[in-house]
Order: sequence, then C-alpha cells, then structure tokens
Amino acid sequence: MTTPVIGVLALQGDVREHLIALAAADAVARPVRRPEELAEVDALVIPGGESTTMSKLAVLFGMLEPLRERLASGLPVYGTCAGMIMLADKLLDGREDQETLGGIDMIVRRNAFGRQNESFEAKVDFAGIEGGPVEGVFIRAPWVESVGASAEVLATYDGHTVAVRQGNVLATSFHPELTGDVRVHAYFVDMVRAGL
Ligand SMILES: N[C@@H](CCC(=O)O)C(=O)O
Repeated sequence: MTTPVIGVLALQGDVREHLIALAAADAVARPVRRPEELAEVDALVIPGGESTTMSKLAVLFGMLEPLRERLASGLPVYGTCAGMIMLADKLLDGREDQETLGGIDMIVRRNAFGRQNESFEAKVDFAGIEGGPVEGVFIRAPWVESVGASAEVLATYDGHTVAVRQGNVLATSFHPELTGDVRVHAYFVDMVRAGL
C-alpha cells in the first residue's frame, strides 16, 4: 500500500498536533512553509490557528498563489477551523483585507459558535466514519452557513454544518487533532491514497 506524503501548512497554528495525528494515521507527515516544499507533497493539511494571521503570512511567504494553483490542480487538502476558513469560497464576518484560498463552494461564518471563552467539546456524527461519533473540539469555531451543489455535508452540530467535502477537499469547524482520535485524519489519508 502506498504511503502518502502529507504536508502541514506551517505558517502559524497547531502544526505539531496535525503532524502527530497524520503519522498515527499512517501517512508520512512534514511541515510545509515554502513553495518548493509544497511542490513535494501529495496532500496538505491547513491547521487551526488564526485565519487572518495565516492569510497575512501566506502573502508574506509567497505562498498564496502557489497554494491556489495546487488546489486548482486537484491537490487534496484538509482544513480544520482556521483551515476551514481558508478553504471557503466566501466568508462572512471576516476582516475586510482577509484572503481565503477558496476550494470549497461554501459560505463560512467566522466566530459563529461564539467567542474564545465559549469554546466547547461535543460528539459529532461524521458520515463515512465508523465506530461512533468523533470528539469535536470547537475553539472560537466557524460554521458553514451554506454549501453549493458540488459540496457534501458530512457532519452537523446543533443544526449547523461543521464538516464538508468537495471532491478532494475536506474541511471541519472543529479540531480532531487535539483529541487523540485520529479517525478524521485516517479518513483524509484514505481520500489521498484513493487518488494516488
Ligand atoms: N479559533 C479558530 C480560528 C478562528 C478564526 O480564525 O476565525 C481556530 O482555532 O482555528
């Protein structure tokens, strides 16, 4: 079985936790900061963190266009929380100068579940993942306000969409990398493997 090489965008955010979760889900995981490093991976995770800072750093590191190009050419990508925001074609309550990469035909609302001190954990039923609900850590989390026809909703919480997939691109409002349950990462690794 081929072992995919999956990068974690390492401009800002909880990179280390994703590297650990990906390795536990049988991928080779490495940080990606530069276009040359991006060119060498089979797939990419965009971690949680702070989406406005991440978008600024992507511009500063000359990564915005290379990221957009690789997404457009079919690179499998998984974004958690701030990463989900980066993958939204359209953003609500973002900063005016905030850039997203796009990739999923969805409208994402930042801070939708409330402020930092309203962060919470919840069990989330996830379509395509067996063995019961996954543990979702929601930290000043966004939700998906609406999705286009080509995007598939994989999970909802409290009536709001919190996991979406469109082709090779996956996004969750919550942080599975903080739970020790690597089933969402394994789901992504399977997605990547299917395309190799
Ligand atoms: N708190 C979110 C990001 C919030 C935002 O950028 O709006 C995260 O952990 O990824």
